[in-house]
Order: sequence, then C-alpha cells, then structure tokens
Amino acid sequence: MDAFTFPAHSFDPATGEAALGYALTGPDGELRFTERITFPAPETAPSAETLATFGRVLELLHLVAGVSYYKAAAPPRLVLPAPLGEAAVALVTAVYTKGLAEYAYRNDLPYVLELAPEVPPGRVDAPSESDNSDRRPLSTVGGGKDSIVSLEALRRAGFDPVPFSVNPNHIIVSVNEASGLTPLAARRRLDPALIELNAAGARNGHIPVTAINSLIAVGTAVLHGLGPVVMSNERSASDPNLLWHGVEVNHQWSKGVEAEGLLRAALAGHAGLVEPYFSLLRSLSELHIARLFAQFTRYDDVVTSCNAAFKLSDPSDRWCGNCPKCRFIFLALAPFMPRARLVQIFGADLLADPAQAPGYLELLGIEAHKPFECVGEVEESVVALGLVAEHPDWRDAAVVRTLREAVPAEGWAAAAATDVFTPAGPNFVPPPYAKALTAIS
Ligand SMILES: CC(=O)N[C@H]1[C@@H](OP(=O)(O)OP(=O)(O)OC[C@H]2O[C@@H](n3ccc(=O)[nH]c3=O)[C@H](O)[C@@H]2O)O[C@H](CO)[C@@H](O)[C@@H]1O[C@H](C)C(=O)N[C@@H](C)C(=O)N[C@@H](CCC(=O)O)C(=O)O
Ligand SMILES: Nc1ncnc2c1ncn2[C@@H]1O[C@H](COP(=O)(O)OP(=O)(O)OP(=O)(O)O)[C@@H](O)[C@H]1O
Repeated sequence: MDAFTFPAHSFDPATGEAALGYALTGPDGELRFTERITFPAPETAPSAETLATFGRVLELLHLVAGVSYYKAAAPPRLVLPAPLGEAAVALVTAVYTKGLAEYAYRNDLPYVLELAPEVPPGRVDAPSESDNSDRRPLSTVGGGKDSIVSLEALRRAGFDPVPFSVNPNHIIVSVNEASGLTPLAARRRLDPALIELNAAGARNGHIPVTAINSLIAVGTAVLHGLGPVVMSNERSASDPNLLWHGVEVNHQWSKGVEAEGLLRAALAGHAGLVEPYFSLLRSLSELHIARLFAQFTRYDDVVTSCNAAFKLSDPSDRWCGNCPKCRFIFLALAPFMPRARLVQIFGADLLADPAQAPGYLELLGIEAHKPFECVGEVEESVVALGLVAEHPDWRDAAVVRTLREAVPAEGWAAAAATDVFTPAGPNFVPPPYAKALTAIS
C-alpha cells in the first residue's frame, strides 16, 4: 500500500450515527474501511448552528480516528481529503507521528516518525465561535481511579458533572452507578475488516486512543449543549518511555500535555470552540492522585484501572493482577489505605507475591525501560516504595523487603529530590475550575 486516504464521512442526526470512511490504496488495489460512531441523542433536536459546530468536530475526528486503519499497512503517504487550517494540520501530523511512535518503534518503521500529511490547497472558512464554558462539564469515565477523582472533585466544587464514556463496559457502568450520576455514552464500532486483517497478519500496534475518545467526548458535549470536556490525564503521562532515532516514544502520548494543547488549538481554530477540553489532574503525579482516591470508598467494589479489562474480546473481569499497570497502581495505593482494603479491591496481594518482584524492578527503573503502559514515573514508584517500607501494614511484605534492598542509593536520592505531592508543570485548567482540586485536597 502506498497511500492512506479519507474518502468520505457522514452524520445522520436522526440516528446519531457517524460513518467515517478510510482507504488504503496501492498498485494492487484498495482496502476500504468504515468506522461507525453513534452519539447519544440529545433531548431536543440540535440547532443548525450546533450541527455546524458538531460537523467541524466530526471532521477532526474523521482525520484522527484514521490511525487505527493507517497502522494496518503504514503507507508513506497520508493524503487528507480537504484543505485544513494550521492548528488542525499540526494536530493530525502529531497524532500520526508522535501518537504512533510506539507502533513505529515496535514495528521498526522510522519513517512513520516523519510522516507529513498531504493537504489539498485552498482556504478553510472560519468557524463561528461557540462558547459553552459556563455549562455543565462532561467528565470522561474510564473505570479507573483517575476519572473517579475528577468526578468527585467536580461534584464537591458544585459543577454537577455529566459522566461520559465511549463503549462503556460493565466496569464503567458500575462506576457510574456507584457515582449516582446519570451518564451519557457513545458507541464506537471499528470496521470488522480491521480485525480480520489483524488475524491475517497485518501490521498492528499501539494507537493514541485518548485522542479519539476525546474528540468523541467533545462532539457529544457540543450536541448536548454541555460545557468543557474534563479529562483526568496526569502529569506523568507527558513523560516518554524512551528515545528512538532522536524522537521521544511515549506510550501515553495522547494523554500528555502536548496533545492536550494541540487538541485545544485545533478545536478552537477549526470548530470555533472557546473552552472545549482540559485535564483537571494535569499538574498532579499518579501518586498524588492515588492519595486523593483513597478518601473515596464507595467505588472499592468496582474501580478497575487494568487495561486487560477493557479489551474488545476476552477481557478480564477486573484487575488481571499481573501487568505493569496493576503492579504500579497497587504500589501507588498501598501507602494510603489499609492492607485489607487494598487486597479486597484487587482480589490479590501483589506485594506478598515474590513472582511480582521482577515486574516491580522495571517500574523502579532497575531493569529495562519504563514499561509501555499507563504507569507513573520511576521516582513515583521509588517514593511509594519508601512509604510502604515504613508502613506497619506493608514493611514486612515479601516484595517490599526484596525491593527495598534492590534500589540503589542514587535511586533513593533521585526520589527524595522529587516532590511528587506538589502540583507542577503546565496545565490548561480554566480559572473557574481551579477550585475543584482544592475541594478534595
Ligand atoms: C485494551 C488494550 O490494551 N488494547 C490494546 C491491545 O489490543 P488487543 O488486540 O489486545 O485487544 P483489543 O483492545 O480488543 O483490540 C483489538 C484490535 O483492535 C484494534 N484497535 C482497537 C482499538 C482501537 O481504538 N483501534 C484499533 O485499531 C487493534 O488492532 C487491536 O489489536 O493491543 C493493541 C495493539 O497493540 C492496541 O492497539 C490496543 O490498544 C487499544 C487501542 C486501547 O484501548 N488501549 C488503551 C487501553 C491504552 O493503551 N491506553 C493508553 C493511553 C494511550 C493514549 O495515548 O491514548 C494508556 O492507558 O496508557
Ligand atoms: N472508554 C472511555 N471513554 C471515554 N473516556 C475514557 C475512556 N477510557 C478512558 N477514558 C478517559 O481517558 C483518560 C485516560 O484514561 P485512563 O485509563 O488513564 O484513566 P482512568 O480510567 O480514569 O484511571 P486509571 O489511570 O486509574 O486507569 C481519562 O480521562 C479517562 O476518563
């Protein structure tokens, strides 16, 4: 295949269904795909103005959601369907290069890091401005601790958030039930042909899924006349896993602050949205969020952060108990809750199981690079280890004893020099929302 194109997209306001068309083309023919997204129907039919703004968001979503199909062949040409403004081109370029950097690294396709979209010449009409920043926020729910912290912070600060998820599974449904809030949901269906191609051995790998979920959330907020989309992406999501060909490879790129800035700029420039999207937890470390989460007990029976529970086929019921994310979150929560509570949440005691020690050595930066997973920084793991090593519930746990000996003096020193509980770094939290974090601190 030598080119990836975007033949067409459409939206039916009567059903809420958007159809996003893609094609991989080459000398031997063409492979066509259609992804379908069903947006939740608003109670009253949207105005023509709202539909026009929504249409602009959908144009961005069409371009961004193409990564799933592009990656099946990774052709050298990315051919956009229509002229596009600077901010939107910057977003699309970054999504297909930085967002696919882990995929490029694992498949050894360095040219993907330099992909430049071909943009047809022409002017794009300026969008009309739309400012819904004072309306109820749409707060995304992924089933894990971070979005629960945001939901509770918003609620405590009086923002009356609307929970929102794409393809909510039983975990997300249970988290929403535990919150007592009435959620909205969108359905996203990948083209089954992609799964068939995967089974036939097509190229595969990680994609920047948060960028896709974010645009579906923004489209939903626009259709429903709601305010900003509130994400729960933390500070450490911006940190790369490794450098390759001089480029940062970050598994969590589309959760990072650079992606957040690009998305906001593209939504302003292309769709005229004034305050569309921000991450409430951006300045916090994972460990800090874990400490905040520990104060809420009503989600204990349902909260699940493990990615294995969110696979489309054959998902685990809750925590798999044997992946980097499970290990990291167990360690991050351990200093802040009684051992019995944490073991009940996970259904296992990871720090009592010597088989978990090698995985923890990776998280502590002692072996290999930071895993390609949604885990905190090495310093956060070392700080958490230091805290549990002093904690009467945990200090004698087998894995804690092993790890305490394994961390070198420089590791402890580096962790001591990092204040993981002081908010830091750039963020886009609008001033009225700043009080939401102080409300739960
Ligand atoms: C749940 C998971 O981790 N999935 C990744 C896994 O996919 P797998 O084959 O094991 O199962 P499925 O998720 O059921 O996917 C089946 C195939 O479908 C394709 N696909 C899926 C979703 C999508 O949005 N686009 C797709 O093309 C893909 O070909 C799947 O094979 O391995 C895949 C290959 O490495 C990953 O692409 C799957 O990742 C999902 C897109 C996913 O939702 N992952 C999130 C849990 C995730 O990685 N989140 C990151 C945030 C990253 C970001 O920048 O947004 C995180 O939590 O750190
Ligand atoms: N299915 C989904 N629909 C909409 N938003 C989602 C979905 N899954 C995750 N998100 C959002 O994407 C962001 C990153 O997800 P992530 O999995 O890191 O967060 P989480 O589930 O809240 O917490 P944890 O880090 O503990 O898993 C969060 O803002 C989350 O709400």
